[in-house]
Amino acid sequence: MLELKDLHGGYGKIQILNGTSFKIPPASITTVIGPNGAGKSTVFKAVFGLLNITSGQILMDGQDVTRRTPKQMIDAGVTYVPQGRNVVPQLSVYHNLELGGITSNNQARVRDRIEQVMDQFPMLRQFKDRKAIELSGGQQKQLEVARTLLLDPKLILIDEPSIGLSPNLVQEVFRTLQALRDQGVTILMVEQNAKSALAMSDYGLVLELGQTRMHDAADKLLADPRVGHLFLGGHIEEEETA
Ligand SMILES: Nc1ncnc2c1ncn2[C@@H]1O[C@H](COP(=O)(O)OP(=O)(O)OP(=O)(O)O)[C@@H](O)[C@H]1O
Repeated sequence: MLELKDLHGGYGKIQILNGTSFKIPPASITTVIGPNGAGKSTVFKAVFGLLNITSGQILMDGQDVTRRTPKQMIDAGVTYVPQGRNVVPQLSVYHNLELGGITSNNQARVRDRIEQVMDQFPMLRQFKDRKAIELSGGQQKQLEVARTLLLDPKLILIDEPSIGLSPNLVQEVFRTLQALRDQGVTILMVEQNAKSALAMSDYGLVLELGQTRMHDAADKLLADPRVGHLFLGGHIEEEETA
């Protein structure tokens, strides 16, 4: 569904991606893990048209989408949920949902989708007139995910959804993502919370120094001692050369 082929790119002259390659199938959840600064968030920016790509290719369903703009990527069915809180705190839940569809040319469709999304997330309907800031952290993350659904994404890029959430709320957000996967949406996620993220994912991908070091079924990665080493702050390369 999404393929990166030997992607190089970075910020200005600083090269961060040094030949990132991977392929993810449709209707799956893939978690990207790796040390701080490995380039995980940068991969998302590259896919979403926010990075200076110097060489390599990004393919979606076999079509070349390298160097498209964010608007073009949204039109191609990609949405991006960045790290941190991205709701407008003083606006109501409903108004925050409306913002999700602001770029759409079909506002009637957006209004229908808001209703459908509120059916899917009854909590949002229950609290639709509350200010977003009055929701819990996990509920705000669900609002962000729900908001991206207004654009009917085929692929959701979600960066560290568990940050700042209690373990229960993390599980709630993960269940939401799994339900979307079951409906056919493809999810690529970056997570610091690697163990619990891999446990709910189909595939895992280890990124180091802007390159894919490992890519396998999530349960296989979880059981791999090299990944255990990574969880403790080590590097895959050290282990390989040790
Ligand atoms: N806007 C930017 N301008 C310049 N350099 C940047 C920018 N954003 C990130 N970087 C650099 O790119 C490198 C990779 O950053 P990135 O955020 O992709 O890492 P990451 O693997 O997601 O790390 P973390 O786990 O710490 O979030 C880092 O060295 C970082 O300093």
